[in-house]
Amino acid sequence: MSIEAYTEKAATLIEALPYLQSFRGQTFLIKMGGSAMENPELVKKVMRDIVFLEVVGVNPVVVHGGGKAISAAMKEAGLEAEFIGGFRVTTPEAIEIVEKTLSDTLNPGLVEMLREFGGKALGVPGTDVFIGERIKGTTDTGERVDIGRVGQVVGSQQEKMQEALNANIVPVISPLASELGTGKPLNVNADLAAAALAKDLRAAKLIYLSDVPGLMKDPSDPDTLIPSINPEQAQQLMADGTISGGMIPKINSALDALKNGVEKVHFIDGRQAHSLLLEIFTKSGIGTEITK
Ligand SMILES: Nc1ncnc2c1ncn2[C@@H]1O[C@H](COP(=O)(O)OP(=O)(O)O)[C@@H](O)[C@H]1O
Ligand SMILES: CC(=O)N[C@@H](CCC(=O)OP(=O)(O)O)C(=O)O
Repeated sequence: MSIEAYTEKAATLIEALPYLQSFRGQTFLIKMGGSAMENPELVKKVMRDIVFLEVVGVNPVVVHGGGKAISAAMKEAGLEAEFIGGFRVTTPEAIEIVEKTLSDTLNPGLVEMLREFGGKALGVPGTDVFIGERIKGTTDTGERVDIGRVGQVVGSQQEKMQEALNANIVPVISPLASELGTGKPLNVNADLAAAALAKDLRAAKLIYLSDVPGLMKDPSDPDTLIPSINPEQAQQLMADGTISGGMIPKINSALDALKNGVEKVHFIDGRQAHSLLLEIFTKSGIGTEITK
């Protein structure tokens, strides 16, 4: 390798230095979307980046989704996936499949990958962390309807997580909650669960990893990526329909998190190798950031 190439490598590390210094000891809440969990080889790369974060002194906390895998498991069981207002209609049969897919497959898969790269990780069922209350769904016509065992987070129990964080162990949490009063499991949208925990932990960053480069003016055109916006601009993009579908709960929860102690929210492509490190440790970043 030429001396120029070596110098370039050193420059990359030096560019990261101020970030490494300022992020040491901070909590980053990383939401790993089900859309970015389809290809295990790509997921492994994200998990390696998370191990890197942990090694340089950041406290990463992972909340994962799994919408696509849950829908596939439901289909296999002969059930059709139905969503109302972005929430899965979760019948008694469906909650069993949701729990099984999250707890038996997706959560242990991520934990294993983190361990494979030398990271210390602990799988934590969301029911051990989140306290939830049942919510209704809102149809396109504005009608409020029963959507089964779906909840919103109303509180969190942090002992298990704090214990893990104190021991430099990365908690990997599934999007389930224990119903207040009954203790029964509730299905929670993972974007909302991640934001609720980011607020409770006063995380410095909330990072959404999904299957798009970031927030875009035209979701079908990566060249229209928006590198940075403020909450007012994000509201405007929701009002004019630029932001739709699965991006709506992310933006709403991002804005709520920013109002409640989280310093920055990032939207990045979980399928792009090292997008996490590039977003965090470079000046320009690679996805979209929302700052107050
Ligand atoms: N303005 C936008 N910019 C980027 N993505 C958008 C936008 N509006 C809607 N989306 C959609 O949001 C999706 C991500 O949400 P979702 O499918 O729920 O992912 P995840 O499983 O990661 O939570 C993208 O695949 C994209 O189709
Ligand atoms: C109530 C509700 O809709 N829960 C979600 C939980 C998983 C999730 O949110 O996964 P993604 O992040 O991959 O979308 C679901 O059942 O699909």
